[in-house]
Amino acid sequence: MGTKISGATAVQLTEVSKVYGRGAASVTALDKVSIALARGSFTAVMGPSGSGKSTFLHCAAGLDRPTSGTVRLGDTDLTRLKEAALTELRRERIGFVFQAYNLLPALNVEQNITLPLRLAGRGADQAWLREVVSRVGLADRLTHLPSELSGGQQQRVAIARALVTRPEVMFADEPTGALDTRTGRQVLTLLRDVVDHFKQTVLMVTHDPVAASFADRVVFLADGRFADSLDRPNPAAVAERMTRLGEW
Ligand SMILES: Nc1ncnc2c1ncn2[C@@H]1O[C@H](COP(=O)(O)OP(=O)(O)OP(=O)(O)O)[C@@H](O)[C@H]1O
Repeated sequence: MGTKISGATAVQLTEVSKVYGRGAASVTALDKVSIALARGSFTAVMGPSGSGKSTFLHCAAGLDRPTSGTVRLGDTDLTRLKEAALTELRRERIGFVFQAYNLLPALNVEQNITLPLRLAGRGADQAWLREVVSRVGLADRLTHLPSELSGGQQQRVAIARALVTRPEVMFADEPTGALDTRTGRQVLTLLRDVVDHFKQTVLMVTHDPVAASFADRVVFLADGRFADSLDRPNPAAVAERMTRLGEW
């Protein structure tokens, strides 16, 4: 397997497997998955329930360790890092957006957005902060608390918080799962905009063919394996591939 990574690749997984448990009760959640995420690309991961999407995202983002295989972020092999270095890498080089926003309720919008910088002991680059805040459409909400915002606005705060450190890759786990259709589309339009405008690399796990159609490429997992991929997806083509993969 070629393990050389070019400067055009943000993240490279090589033969990544994850086995939970031991012996007869063991579950192979990922089975030798290899994939490269090009810098500035937007990739969606789909697959039937239990196909390994969450496990894939957790291994790719350094939240979980593969049983075998390697995960590279730029030139760094995550699987060789000790826990403290991995924690620092996640904080400084990766952005996360979850279904449940995960904002701190006692902090206002600006404080939530700049939290990763404070945790890293870094000051805010004011020009970048202003650009991020204006791109996500929150310039007039900076002093509000999360409880004073709609779900869509809270997810915009989470996206701004993920962008503020200028991460090499942003991982989004069902980012529209808690939103109504219209608000969900606005959040997806924002993610697309972040890729196009900032050249941000994004990987998103989703169950929704319409959400996946905002990506440049959809990769399909089935039984922990890379089953298929689709470039320049549209919702109908994504739904058709999912139906071919079985129940979803
Ligand atoms: N901590 C764990 N211990 C044991 N088995 C696990 C664990 N986490 C996941 N699994 C198993 O690994 C397989 C893949 O799970 P995973 O959550 O990655 O799938 P998924 O595609 O994200 O599913 P869903 O769409 O339902 O969220 C499943 O069979 C699941 O039961």
